[in-house]
Amino acid sequence: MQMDIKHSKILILDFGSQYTQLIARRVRELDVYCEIYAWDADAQDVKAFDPQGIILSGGPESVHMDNAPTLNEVVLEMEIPVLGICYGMQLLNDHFGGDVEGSEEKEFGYAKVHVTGESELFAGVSHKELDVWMSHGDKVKSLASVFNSIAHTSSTPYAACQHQSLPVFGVQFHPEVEHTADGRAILSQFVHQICGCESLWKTDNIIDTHVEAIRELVGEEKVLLGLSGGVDSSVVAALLHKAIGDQLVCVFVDTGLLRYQEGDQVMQTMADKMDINVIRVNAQQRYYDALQGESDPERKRKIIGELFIRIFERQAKELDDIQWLAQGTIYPDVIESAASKTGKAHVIKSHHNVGGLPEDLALKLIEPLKDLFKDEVRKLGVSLGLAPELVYRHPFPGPGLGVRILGEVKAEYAGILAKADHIFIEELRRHDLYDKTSQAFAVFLPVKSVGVVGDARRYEYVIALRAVETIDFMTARWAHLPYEFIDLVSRRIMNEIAQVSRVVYDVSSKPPATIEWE
Ligand SMILES: Nc1ncnc2c1ncn2[C@@H]1O[C@H](COP(=O)(O)OP(=O)(O)OP(=O)(O)O)[C@@H](O)[C@H]1O
Ligand SMILES: O=c1[nH]c(=O)c2[nH+]cn([C@@H]3O[C@H](COP(=O)(O)O)[C@@H](O)[C@H]3O)c2[nH]1
Ligand SMILES: NC(=O)CC[C@H](N)C(=O)O
Ligand SMILES: [Mg+2]
Repeated sequence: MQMDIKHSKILILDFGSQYTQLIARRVRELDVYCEIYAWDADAQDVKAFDPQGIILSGGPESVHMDNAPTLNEVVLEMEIPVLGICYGMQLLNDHFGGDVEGSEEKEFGYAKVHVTGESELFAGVSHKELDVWMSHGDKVKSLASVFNSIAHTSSTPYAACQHQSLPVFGVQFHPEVEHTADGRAILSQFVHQICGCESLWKTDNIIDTHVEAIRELVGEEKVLLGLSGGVDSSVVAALLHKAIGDQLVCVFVDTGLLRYQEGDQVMQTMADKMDINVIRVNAQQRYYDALQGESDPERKRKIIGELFIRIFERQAKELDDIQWLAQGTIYPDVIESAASKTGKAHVIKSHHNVGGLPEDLALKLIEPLKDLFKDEVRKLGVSLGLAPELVYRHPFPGPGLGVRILGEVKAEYAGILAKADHIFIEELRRHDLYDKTSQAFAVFLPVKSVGVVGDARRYEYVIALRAVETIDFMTARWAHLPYEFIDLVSRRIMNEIAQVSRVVYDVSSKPPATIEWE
């Protein structure tokens, strides 16, 4: 019988905290499956998810503000353990009749917490003084009478609380952030001991479960995988290959919007390193034609996404009438396209493989990585034996240079951009900086600026360099690359590409910017 590795699971209700994703990753790191839903998720959906415990995230609002997010009634109805973090704790107090007020003393950053008395929540931590990280302006002024305080700081008697008769807890600090030294132990105590979740969400279990599920789903039928040569679809390729061997057919589309010489490289790698047969479809001109005159980023994504699907559909028909389409969609693609019950997320970008899918899709989808974060996908890749260079490759969005050429896409621009990008990446590798950045690329700005070369005037385009550090791509810091390095790349680009008169470096983090420019 197949083990249900999602049998033990936690639900995170999102109140809009910057750290909601981080809570989810921490729980997953404890080998327990979890998902994020919006704070006002439908009670039926919450019950159907059937979690063993609920974590209420922090959030930017104050509980007394008009229209502030409230406690979803289903949370207490389910009679399972609840942990409120920051706003979550304030909300629980407000709900049970305590007092939460704005405070003069805002606490951002380090704080020392003293644990008092015996509490199940802190049972996994042996010392009584905790180094924690706070981020709040409001505080619990009087604790609801159903709660006992289980920790205090010099500025608040209520840094954590526990319900007198129910397994309901609150912490004012953030156990999910790296700076809270015992954060993992506290979350583990909640997830494993208090909620009783088993550690089933492990790489090997995930692989075995997917392999079995895929076999059961497709039987003897063939599956067409859109293979980009990127991390996600390569991991899906390995997984499908393990599950159904020769029933897998991979299709790689050369969109004309790929990195420098990428088409040839992908074909080579797949043949040499993975022993997987790949069909290459040269569709450069079709993409340029379809994108002609279009400058809106969302519409560009939809055009590219739709064209991918049309190509897959045609290939599927030509090859034995295949019914299944596999894709390397991962959890952040789904969250960011707000295509789930997840979060209060606004649609930031319709990732081409999620929000960009046409409504009349004729194929049935298989997306085995849909619940996984990027770092989990990489772990799976390593376990499946993929080469490290492939697994740790920077991600490259499916729409490729199509969203890195701002505005209208033209073949000419793609050529210039691919060259500039290649110089940047080549130098990053040469200077041992590639693995120190999570994603790096060049962006083409279709504005002209004046330069002087030799004694002549140059009136040409601008290239922006973008490099970020991030673990999950949900938030990111711009990479503080050495000035000398940026200088070198900038000079190479302007010297070697006559159509570029200026190079700029992007110093925006995410949020408020996004990683890609479109
Ligand atoms: N050129 C392509 N040919 C075929 N399929 C593609 C191509 N580009 C993207 N796809 C499909 O779209 C999915 C999503 O693209 P995305 O770039 O997010 O993932 P990836 O390329 O597999 O991995 P990475 O994020 O590391 O680049 C891919 O997993 C793949 O199924
Ligand atoms: O397959 C993809 N299709 C898309 O439409 C898309 N848009 C952004 N990205 C990638 O997602 C990560 C986060 O990017 P943003 O901060 O720009 O949203 C980064 O890694 C981006 O490269 C995409 N990937
Ligand atoms: N991080 C949080 O959850 C903050 C909660 C609330 N907005 C406050 O400022 O106190
Ligand atoms: Mg990609």
